[in-house]
Amino acid sequence: MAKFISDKLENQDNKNPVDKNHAKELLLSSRNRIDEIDKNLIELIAERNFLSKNIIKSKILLDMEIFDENREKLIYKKIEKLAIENNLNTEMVFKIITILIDLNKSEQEKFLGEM
Ligand SMILES: O=C(O)C(=O)C[C@]1(C(=O)O)C=C[C@@H](O)C=C1
Repeated sequence: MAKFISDKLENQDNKNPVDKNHAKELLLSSRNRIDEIDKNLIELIAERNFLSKNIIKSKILLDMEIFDENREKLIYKKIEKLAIENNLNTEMVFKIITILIDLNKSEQEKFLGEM
């Protein structure tokens, strides 16, 4: 049993097209799968973002700042481990996570401004 998704994908999905027709089919099916993945990613980003409302409401009651250095350090540590396990470029993945965290923080700021 493959331990990581990257190992599993390497065994199952690494196809070598043998002729032009096969190459065209493979390009099309890969692009279709990318479209599905992008849709899933957007839905997950929206869900992550939506949680900012619960977080800011809790932080107001708990008298906490929007920026939480320790939590962010922990997130980057976990993400680094996951990136390495999945053979992903850690620096690139960090950039994505930074954008997601910035998005969440700006949503929290927006909510605070509307109160
Ligand atoms: O966990 C929190 O306290 C959040 O506000 C969420 C979040 C994040 O996007 O993951 C955003 C800002 C904080 O600095 C840390 C983490």
